[in-house]
Amino acid sequence: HMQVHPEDVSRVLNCERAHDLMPEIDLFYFSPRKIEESECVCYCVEMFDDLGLVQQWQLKRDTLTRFLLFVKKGYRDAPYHNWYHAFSVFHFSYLVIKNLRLVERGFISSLEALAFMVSCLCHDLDHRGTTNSFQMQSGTELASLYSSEGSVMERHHLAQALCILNTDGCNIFDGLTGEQYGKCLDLIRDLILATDLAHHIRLVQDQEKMASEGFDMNSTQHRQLLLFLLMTCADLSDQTKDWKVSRTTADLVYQEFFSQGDLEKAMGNAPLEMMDREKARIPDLQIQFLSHIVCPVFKILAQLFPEADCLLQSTVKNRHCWEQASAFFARKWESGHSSLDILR
Ligand SMILES: COc1ccc(Cl)c(-c2nnc3c(C)nc4ccc(C(=O)NCC(C)C)cc4n23)c1
Ligand SMILES: [Mg+2]
Ligand SMILES: [Zn+2]
Repeated sequence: HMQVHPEDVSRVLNCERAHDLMPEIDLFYFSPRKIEESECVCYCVEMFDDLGLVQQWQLKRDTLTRFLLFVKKGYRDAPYHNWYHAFSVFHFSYLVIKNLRLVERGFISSLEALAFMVSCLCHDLDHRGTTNSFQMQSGTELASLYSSEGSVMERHHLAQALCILNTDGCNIFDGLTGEQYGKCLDLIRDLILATDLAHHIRLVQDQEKMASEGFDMNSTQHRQLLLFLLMTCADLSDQTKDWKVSRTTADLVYQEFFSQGDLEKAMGNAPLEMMDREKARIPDLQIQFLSHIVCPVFKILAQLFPEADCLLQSTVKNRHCWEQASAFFARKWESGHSSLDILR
């Protein structure tokens, strides 16, 4: 099983004493993919500390560091669904809590903020770069474990997170009361399961209704819908950065999709067009994904929090860039190039 050695923990503890957060790390346009991989864990500790959560929940730095190192090791080196994706989703949770002042304005509690950030870190643990439908169609062991409940991968990510929390010296919540601990794990369960896009698609109309009616601080349903919205926003946050980040992320996502498509063809199953490297038209697929999934989500966020309008604007700008690229690609396709090598 995964190993984290004592010298790994002490190296991070020492580096963090040298660290305070780098300038601009708390701005919406900052891309966490700029941070050195070896420094990510230090920055995670500093971000928890910067939001007052280390103090508030008596998080022990060595326990938090060991937990973070296990989480980092718990990700595989898939093109997209790797540690850097988890770290960037976590960084976005830090950005919204800090910039939208979610706790002090009463939109979420401090415990919900803690659970939100930990869920972001753990939400794709041990991802293999393949989708839920691939698990079911190819009858993987994860499908045999979880397919009756649905959200196969998300249930596995949750199981991996709980396994790390139960590893010696990794339970960051051992300063919480029994009741707080139970509430926190319930939140982490709901939040990780909410990252299944199919789950989001079922809820998005309720979230749009909540945004148009106006958020009701006393509505349990509104508070839960907001947390789920924030998870989806965090999972898609690369699309709120500049064009280079947005396009590079699309490239990585399609590397995973096309590898899955190759596997499906080898197994005699016809892949979805977006997974077939011979058929997929990436700009058109990205225009659809941004139009139907990404922009609507950040439109809801911007309706609830006008300070988040810049995030919506970035997703709209990135969609426009794909529209420009689409025209360019169309000319290239006539001359028979496949999608990816034009992206290079
Ligand atoms: C929020 O949860 C997830 C889960 C998995 C993934 Cl890969 C993503 C994700 N993150 N970045 C991207 C980009 C740049 N393009 C994507 C294009 C299509 C799809 C997709 O799943 N389409 C089918 C569905 C709409 C029925 C996901 C894409 N995606 C987000
Ligand atoms: Mg996921
Ligand atoms: Zn994810």
